[in-house]
Amino acid sequence: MKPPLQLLLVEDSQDDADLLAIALRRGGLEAEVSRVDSAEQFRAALLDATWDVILSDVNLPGFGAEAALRIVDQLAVSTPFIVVSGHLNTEEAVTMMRAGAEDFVKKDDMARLVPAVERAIRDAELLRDKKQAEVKVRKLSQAVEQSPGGVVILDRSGRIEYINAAFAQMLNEERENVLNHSFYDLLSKNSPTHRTQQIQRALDVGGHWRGEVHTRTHDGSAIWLYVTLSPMRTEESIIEHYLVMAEDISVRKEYEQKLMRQASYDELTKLPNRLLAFDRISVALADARRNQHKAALFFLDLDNFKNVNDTLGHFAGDALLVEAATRLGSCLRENTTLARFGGDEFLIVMPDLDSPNSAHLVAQRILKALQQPFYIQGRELFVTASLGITVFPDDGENTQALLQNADAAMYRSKDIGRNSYSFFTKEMNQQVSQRLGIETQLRRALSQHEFHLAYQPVMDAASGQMVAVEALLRWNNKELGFVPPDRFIPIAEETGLIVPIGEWVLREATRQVAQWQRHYGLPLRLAVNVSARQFQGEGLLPLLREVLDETGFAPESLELEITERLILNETASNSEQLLRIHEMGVSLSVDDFGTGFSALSYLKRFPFRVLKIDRSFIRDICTDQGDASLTKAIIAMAHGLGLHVIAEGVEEQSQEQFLMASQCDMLQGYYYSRPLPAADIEPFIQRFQQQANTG
Ligand SMILES: Nc1nc2c(ncn2[C@@H]2O[C@H](COP(=O)(O)O[C@H]3[C@@H](O)[C@H](n4cnc5c(=O)[nH]c(N)nc54)O[C@@H]3COP(=O)(O)O)[C@@H](O)[C@H]2O)c(=O)[nH]1
Repeated sequence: MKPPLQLLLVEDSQDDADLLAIALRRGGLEAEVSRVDSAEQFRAALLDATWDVILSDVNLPGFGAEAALRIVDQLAVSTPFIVVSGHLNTEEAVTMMRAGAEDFVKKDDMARLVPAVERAIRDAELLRDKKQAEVKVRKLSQAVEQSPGGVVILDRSGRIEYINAAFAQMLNEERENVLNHSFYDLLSKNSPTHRTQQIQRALDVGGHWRGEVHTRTHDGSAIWLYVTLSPMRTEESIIEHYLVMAEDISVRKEYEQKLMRQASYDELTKLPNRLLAFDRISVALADARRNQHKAALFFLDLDNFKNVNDTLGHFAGDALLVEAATRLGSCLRENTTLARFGGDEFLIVMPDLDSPNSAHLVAQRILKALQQPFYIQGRELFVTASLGITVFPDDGENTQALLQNADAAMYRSKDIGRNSYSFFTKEMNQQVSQRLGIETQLRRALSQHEFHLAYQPVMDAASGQMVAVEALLRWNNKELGFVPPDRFIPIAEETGLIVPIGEWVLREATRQVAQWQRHYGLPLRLAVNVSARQFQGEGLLPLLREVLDETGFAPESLELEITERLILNETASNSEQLLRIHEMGVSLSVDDFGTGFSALSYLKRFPFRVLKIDRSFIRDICTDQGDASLTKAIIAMAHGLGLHVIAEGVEEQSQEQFLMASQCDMLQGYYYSRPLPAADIEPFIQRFQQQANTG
C-alpha cells in the first residue's frame, strides 16, 4: 500500500483547510495535510520535512503565495507548488507562474484539486527523472571526455561524430579538424595498412574489431594504438553509431620490440641469431617445398679467429666479427639471410637457389671479400673462412639434417687447408658416422687396454747421441683396427677423453723410461705431449707430482710438449700452471713451432726450455730457400732467447747436414728411427749405451 501523500498547506482558515481535505478524500487521494500560516512556519516546515505538494492560498495576513514561492526558491526546493485561491486575476496568475507556481485551483472549483495534485506529482516525478538522467549523462560524458583512454564515436558511415581529448592528443590533432572526417582516413594517413583495412571492413559490415594499429600522428611520428571498435545499437537493434576505444601502446610496443630484437638478434653484429636463423631456415624450406625450388644453407667458420681473440683481446675480436659480418652481408642478395650462429660461426640461408652455380658464386665472393686485410686497432689482420654448403632437398629434407651436412662440409674445407668452400657429399655422412664410431670406441679404449706407446729417439746434433725419446700414443681397436693419432686425438680433445688418456700416457711413459734409465744407466730424457684440454681444471699439477713420486722419475728428465694453441689461449690459470710446472723442475717445450699464430712475445713470457720446429719447415729445407731462411732465423732467435732447438721430421741426410750447419741442437725424425713400440726401441737404446760406454 502506498503511503499517504504529504501535503503542506499555506492557509489561515481552518475551515478552508478542512474543505480542502474533504475534497482530496472525495477525489480518492490519501493525504496527510499540514497547515502553516506564516513565513516562519512555512520555512521551518520546508526545512524539517519533504513534501509531495505545496498548496497555498494567495493572500494571508502578513504572508501569501508570492512570499511562499520566494522561500521555495531561496531554499531550492523542487516540490510542486499549486495556488488555491478564491479570486485570482490574470496578472497575479502570470506573476506566480513566473515565480514557479505549477497550477491554480479555484476554491469554488475543488473538483479540479485532485487532478491538479496528481498531475503536479506526475510532472515532478518526470522532472526528477529527467534531472537524474541529465546528471547521469553529464557524468558519463565527463567520464568519456576526461578519460585517459581515447574514445571516438563514429556515425554509421565511419565519420567521426565525437572524439575525446585523450584521443585527439594521442594523434596530436585539433578536435575540430577531425570531426566529420573518416576514421579510416585518420588512422591510415594515406598509407593504409592491413589493420586499417580490417577496421574499414568491420565498419562496412557492422562488425567488431580489436587489435594493434601502427599509425602516425598529425606531425608524422609513429604511434602504436590498441583499438577496439564496436557497433552501438538502438533498442530496435539498428546500428547508428560505432564506439571506438583506443590506448596508446607505443611504449609497450617499443619494449616488446626491444625484447624481440634481443631474443632474435645478435647484440654485436645486429644479425639474426641462432634462434631466428632456425626460423628463417624453416620458412625458406617451406617456401622451397611449395614452389618446388631449391634452397642452400652455408655454414661459415672464420679460420684462426680464436688466435686474434686470444692475442689481441676480445675488443679486437669483436671488431673483427662486426667487420666480417658487414663484408659477408655485402656479398648477399636481399632475400638471403645472414645469421651469426655463435662465436665465429655464421649461417647463410639462400631461399631460392636457381642453380648450384649461384652457391658457388656466392661462396667465391665471400672468400674474396674476406681475403682483403682487416684493419683492426691500427693493425693489419688477415682472416680467412671455411665454408660448408648443403642444398635442399638434394642433401636433406629438414633443418637438422641440413645443418649437420653444412657443418660436415665446413669441416671438409678446414681439412683441405681452410680458406675454401665445400659442397656436402654423401661420403661426408660416412665421415660423420665414422667419427661417431671412433668416439664410441674411444670411450672404451682405456678400460679395454687398447692403447700403447711408441717411442721416437731425439738425437743430439753435435754428439750424435740419443738424448731423449718422445712418447707417442698408439691405438689399436678390435673393430676399427689401427687408428692414427691425428684421427682420434682431436676427438679425444673435443670430448675431454684426452684427460684420462693423457694421464695414462704420462704414467706409462715415465714408468717405462724410468725402467730404461735404471736398466741402461743412460740419462735418457722423456718428452710427452700434453693437450690444452689437460690444462683446464686443476688436475695436471697434482697428477705430475703423484706420477713423479710413484715412479721416482727425475723432474729434470721430463719435458712436456705443448702446442702454441695453449699459450695463445692464455688465461691466468694456464700461465700459473706453466710457472708451477717449471718450478717443479719439469721442462716445457713449444711443439709444432711456426704452425700457430706465431706471436713470439710469449716465448719470453713463459719458462720454455725447448722449441721444436715443425716438420713442415724441415721437409723442403734443402729445396726451398724460404723454408731454409726461416729455419735458420728460428734457430738464431731461439738461441737468442736461451732456448734449445729440436728439428722435427728429419728424413734425409741432407736435412741433417743443413740443420747441423745451422747450429740446430737436436734432431728427430724417420732418418734416425720411426716411433717404435717399447720392445722394438730397446735395441736402439742398447746401441747407444754401447757407444756411450765405448766412447
Ligand atoms: N696430446 C697428445 N698428443 C699426442 C700424443 N701422441 C701423439 N700425439 C699427437 O698426435 C699427432 C700425430 O702424432 P704421430 O702420428 O705420432 O706423429 C708423430 C711422429 O710419428 C711424426 N714424425 C716423427 N718423425 C717424422 C718424420 O720424419 N716424418 C714424418 N712425416 N713424421 C714424423 O711426427 C709426430 C710428432 O708429433 P709432435 O712431435 O708431437 O708434433 C701429433 O700432433 C702428436 O703430438 C699424446 O700422447 N698426447
